[in-house]
Amino acid sequence: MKPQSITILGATGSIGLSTLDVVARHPDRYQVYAVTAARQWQSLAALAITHTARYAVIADEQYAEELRHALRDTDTTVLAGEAALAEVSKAAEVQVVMAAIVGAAGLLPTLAAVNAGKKVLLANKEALVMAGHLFMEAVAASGATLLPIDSEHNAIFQCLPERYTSTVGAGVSKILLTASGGPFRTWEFDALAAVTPAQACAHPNWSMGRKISVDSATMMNKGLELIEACWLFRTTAVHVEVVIHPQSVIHSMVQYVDGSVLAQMGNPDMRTPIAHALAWPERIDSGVPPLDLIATAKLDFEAPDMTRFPCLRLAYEAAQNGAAPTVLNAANEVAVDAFLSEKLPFSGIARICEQVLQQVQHAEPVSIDEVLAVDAMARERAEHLLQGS
Ligand SMILES: NC(=O)C1=CN([C@@H]2O[C@H](COP(=O)(O)OP(=O)(O)OC[C@H]3O[C@@H](n4cnc5c(N)ncnc54)[C@H](OP(=O)(O)O)[C@@H]3O)[C@@H](O)[C@H]2O)C=CC1
Ligand SMILES: CC(=O)[C@@H](O)[C@H](O)COP(=O)(O)O
Ligand SMILES: [Mn+2]
Repeated sequence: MKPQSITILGATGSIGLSTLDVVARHPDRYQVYAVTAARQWQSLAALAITHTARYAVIADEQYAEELRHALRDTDTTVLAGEAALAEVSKAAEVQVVMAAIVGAAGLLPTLAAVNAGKKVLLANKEALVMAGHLFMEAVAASGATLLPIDSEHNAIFQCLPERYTSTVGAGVSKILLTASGGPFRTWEFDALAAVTPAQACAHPNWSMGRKISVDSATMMNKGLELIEACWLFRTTAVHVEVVIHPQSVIHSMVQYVDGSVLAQMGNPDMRTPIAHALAWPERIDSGVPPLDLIATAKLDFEAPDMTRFPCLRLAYEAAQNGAAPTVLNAANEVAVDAFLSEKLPFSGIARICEQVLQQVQHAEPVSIDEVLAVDAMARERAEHLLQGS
């Protein structure tokens, strides 16, 4: 069989690199069509050479010349700018697109892949959170195959019944979305005010990009994942229960009406969900060592504390509530950026999100242009509040 061609959006990031690791283990199955990045042109050039990519796309056009120079003696064609991200996502030669750009910047290139009916491996949860309804409508209209990469959603996908359509009538009573609790799980609320970006980015179990690491620390990640689960699995927030599980060995569970609970387990390494989605419905080696249950020894569970972690409460309130998910996502991106550049204390992230949600209220967007307009409005509000804080 001819290898499938894959475009990796966000190739220089944590998910991008894990994807390339799995892909390189199976040259008979996959070949790299395009790799993309925002600014890291040197890493992108190295990846394009190692994986003999046909295209290397740099979103920020100011680095295009350096990238072209670095790849001048290769067969890789360099493209630049946001529109080029969509071009390599929808190209006729491409069968699979890994959507691993961080944040709202991933929405349009991911939608380009969806609209072209590709097999889309979705890591970029923010795209689904900000435009859930329209995104899922586009999947249905184009016949794209959407497979979850987020470890929890990939686990839930693996635990759902084969003929699942929605939580209503499928024998499923609840989705149990596990959360590690992040680096500050046991910290007192008052101590959270002074935490540094380095402390927030030191996730106890996963090695990830900085934005998602901060989201895990505030538990906004779990909030975004709650909204992501509602769209992916056609359910509502009341059917999704967040369970703190500090070891991150169970990646999530599905509870059935007969009392059964199915769990997907494994070492905390994103190459497992990536390999699962790449090969689905088959299975391939991911390079992840087998789980050693004796060494793991303990699996603990506890309830989330929404007083110490108000971002989770905000997401429960925003889920499927008009434009609130779009507003929440945008405000969070601005606030996390400000925290990472030491312009906002850690506890300010939840405060900014809550204030923006109160100040920007809007009906659910009916077009992607409207999503982008609401996103821009929320960002402007968040920036304004930051200046006054
Ligand atoms: N890391 C993980 O384990 C998990 C991640 N996810 C999700 O996957 C996505 C990626 O996360 P992660 O890999 O950790 O993030 P990283 O920060 O490690 O990587 C982000 C990637 O996106 C690129 N990028 C950033 N901004 C833009 C932009 N404006 N336009 C185009 N490309 C851009 C970066 O390029 P450059 O290098 O040039 O900046 C980089 O390639 C996120 O949505 C995250 O929530 C979900 C589950 C687990
Ligand atoms: C690997 C992955 O999917 C992350 O979203 C991870 O789950 C973050 O962990 P917590 O948000 O549970 O701390
Ligand atoms: Mn996750």
